Amino acid sequence: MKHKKYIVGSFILFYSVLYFSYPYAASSYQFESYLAPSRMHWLGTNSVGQDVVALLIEGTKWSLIVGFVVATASTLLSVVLGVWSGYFRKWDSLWNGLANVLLVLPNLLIILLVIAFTGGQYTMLLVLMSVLSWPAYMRIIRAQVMSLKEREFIQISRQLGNSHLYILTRHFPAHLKSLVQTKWIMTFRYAILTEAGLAFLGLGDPVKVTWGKLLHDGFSNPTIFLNGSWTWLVLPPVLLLAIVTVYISFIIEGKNVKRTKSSLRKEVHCTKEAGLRGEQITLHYGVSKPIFENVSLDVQRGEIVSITGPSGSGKTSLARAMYGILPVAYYEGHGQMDGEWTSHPKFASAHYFKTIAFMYQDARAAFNPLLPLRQQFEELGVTQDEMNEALKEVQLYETIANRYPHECSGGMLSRVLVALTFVWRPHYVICDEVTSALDPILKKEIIFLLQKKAKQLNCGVLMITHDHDVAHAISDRTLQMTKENRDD
Ligand SMILES: Nc1ncnc2c1ncn2[C@@H]1O[C@H](COP(=O)(O)OP(=O)(O)OP(=O)(O)O)[C@@H](O)[C@H]1O
Repeated sequence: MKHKKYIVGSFILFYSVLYFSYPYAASSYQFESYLAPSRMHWLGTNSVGQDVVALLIEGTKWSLIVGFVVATASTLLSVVLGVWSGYFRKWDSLWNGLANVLLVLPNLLIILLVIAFTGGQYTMLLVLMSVLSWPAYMRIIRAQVMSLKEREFIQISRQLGNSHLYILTRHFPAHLKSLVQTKWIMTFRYAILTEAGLAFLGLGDPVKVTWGKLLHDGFSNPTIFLNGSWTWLVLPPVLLLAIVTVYISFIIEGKNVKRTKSSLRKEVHCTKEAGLRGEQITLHYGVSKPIFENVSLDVQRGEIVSITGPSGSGKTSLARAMYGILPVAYYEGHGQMDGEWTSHPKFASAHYFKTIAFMYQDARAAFNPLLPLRQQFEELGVTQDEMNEALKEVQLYETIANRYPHECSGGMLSRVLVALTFVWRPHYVICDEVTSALDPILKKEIIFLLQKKAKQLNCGVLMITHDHDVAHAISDRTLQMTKENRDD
């Protein structure tokens, strides 16, 4: 991210120096036509004797203003209307309906129609593009706000008597930030390219110099290809357009590229040892003082290993690192399963649920509340017979699969989660405090089920638990984590 700031900063600095110190103005026609690049005119002159660098300076200004103004206005409209519709639900059908209408209307046709009547004025174009480009992201933001509004932390904030303004400014921005950033960047690119396209076709504002207008002027005289002046009249605006729009694409893709690179870091040293292993794991979460250092452990098939320890000692993080779902930037060392690095990008699709599974603490949160349980099995590719068999093994009737999660008790859901976790007969299972929210009878039942399953399938189980009794009762080995490195 830092180098992106340097590139943008250097561009702004270079542009500002040129803007304020370049000796010629774009409006001056005092030179000879088609002068070749020289020390006096770095990129020569055009057909009417204007300095090309001066034109590019002016063109860059107006082209970037198009991008900046349209992106900002359109993003503001998307956010304000999206939040208004999604949070307050006031005039929702009006804004939503308007968005739907604008989404189906062909934007370019409307712009062309308006230009035909108004003559392609620069400000008119800014308004038009802003007004036509908000609907898609407004609907995405609206959906995100509607879902956030139902989350527990928002409900609690409301119950505490906080005002809507407080909730909207305190709780929502962090959740909407990446959407808003992407919307701004995408619209910036759309606006610059649309304006350039229109100006290139001669439909832009005739008195505003933009990159598109420079291209239009350059191409309007075919002799530029005979006298070679296309190299300084056409190439520079094309390059500027290409650099800015391609660079913006890199900004959008940047995060993914970074994640892939850091994931691949773990592929290099493979020891090919059997078992589910954590090797020399140091957890630091990007801060200098590690939460724990150089922890190694292994779980072999058929054994149950428990990790106990005080809250905050890093049990869950260790388990997540071993499973390969903790970002590798947060720890040193490796998670490994039968010789394969669990943090490798292809590990998840090859092994999750099939060879190794992770059972989460809260069964209710592990299921999608809007899908019946049957569909959540089907998502894994489980057949009807396999699902029925798995449910039978945890003493549940097949018909429970037709229910939604909210139609089941906590105990039922915990059993369904056991059924789902073991449905593909994995070789290893990591259970993260799976009994902590259960009453003693249910706890015993689930522990018994896990033990039975592990034995039946010769499965290695790594059990994270606060409960020493449970750990000692079912485990072949118990590891105790301490909290000596923590301040809290
Ligand atoms: N995403 C994160 N960024 C920074 N620090 C984190 C993050 N997640 C956890 N931590 C810190 O790492 C430490 C270990 O957390 P972890 O959840 O692994 O502990 P735990 O032993 O499983 O705790 P508990 O038993 O309460 O679930 C905690 O001090 C926590 O503050």
